[in-house]
Amino acid sequence: MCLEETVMGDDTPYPFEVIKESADYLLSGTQHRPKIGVICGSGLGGLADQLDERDVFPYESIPNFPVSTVAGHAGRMVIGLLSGVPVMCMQGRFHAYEGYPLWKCAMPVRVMKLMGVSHIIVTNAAGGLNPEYKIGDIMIIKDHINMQGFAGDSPLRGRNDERFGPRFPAMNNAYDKNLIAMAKKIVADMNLTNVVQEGVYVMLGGPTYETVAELNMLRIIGVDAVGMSTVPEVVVARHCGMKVFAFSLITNQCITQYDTDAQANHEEVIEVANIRKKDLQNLARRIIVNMSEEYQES
Ligand SMILES: O=P(O)(O)O[C@@H]1C[C@H](O)[C@@H](CO)O1
Ligand SMILES: Nc1nc2[nH]cnc2c(=O)[nH]1
Repeated sequence: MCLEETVMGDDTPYPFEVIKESADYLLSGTQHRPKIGVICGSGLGGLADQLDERDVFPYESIPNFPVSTVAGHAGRMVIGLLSGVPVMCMQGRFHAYEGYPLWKCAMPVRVMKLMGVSHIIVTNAAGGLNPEYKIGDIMIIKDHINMQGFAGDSPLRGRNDERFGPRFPAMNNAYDKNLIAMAKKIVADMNLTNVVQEGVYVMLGGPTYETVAELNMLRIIGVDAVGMSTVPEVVVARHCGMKVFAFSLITNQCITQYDTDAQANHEEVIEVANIRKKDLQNLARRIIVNMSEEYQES
């Protein structure tokens, strides 16, 4: 399928059988049977390179898969072991601003589900809107505001297939409280408490960064960090019953004043992600090990 055909996807989410074809392809190419999936945000894909005994699938090679078009998103599914725990890692995700409908941005989550994934970690790079946040902070996401949902769009728009989940899924407690509590203990143990926050994420469509007026409005409605992803993936993961843990790396401070020439830019986003990547990888590794203990118990 050529890039243009893939990017200009239609309005109908892929049916179960199409998702299953992608899942079966990946399962036939690896011995691993991960129950944990990770979606790596901008510049945060290094975790996938840490996997042992890894099988690597460029997105172009996976039937029905979209392709990544953004710097800092390698565009590969990597399946392997992290500290002995089977994991599948998306090294690069899909964004609405690339031309993908929301359902296609989140389609890999359904592929993970059909492969047996029950727990998902979703990460992103985001602008810090809470004035107490510093560049390089890690924000555990406790909730989101689904702006696209307000406007009538959703990755679940269209006919519902009960094999994935119910027509009307609840979204309170989307971010698993036990996983958040577990992560906070790990953060304390790693002496990272002073750089870890807990807050509310909003996804805007991008690719523009925000105006001052937009940011001031978002702050009033309770937003702590602003990004261009994550929400569709979380909605689809919760729809199909996965447990979700998510965090943002604060790569820039949102500009909420008119008297500055500073501007948000993607180079800074990638640079900050690079500086913080070791801490983030260690944190993710420890969360994954603890998660695996949880699903073994449940
Ligand atoms: O994929 P994520 O959400 O981490 O990437 C963020 C949002 C845009 O894609 C990009 C803007 O710099 O970073
Ligand atoms: N929308 C948005 N996305 C980001 N990703 C990284 N930083 C930002 C930001 O300031 N705004």
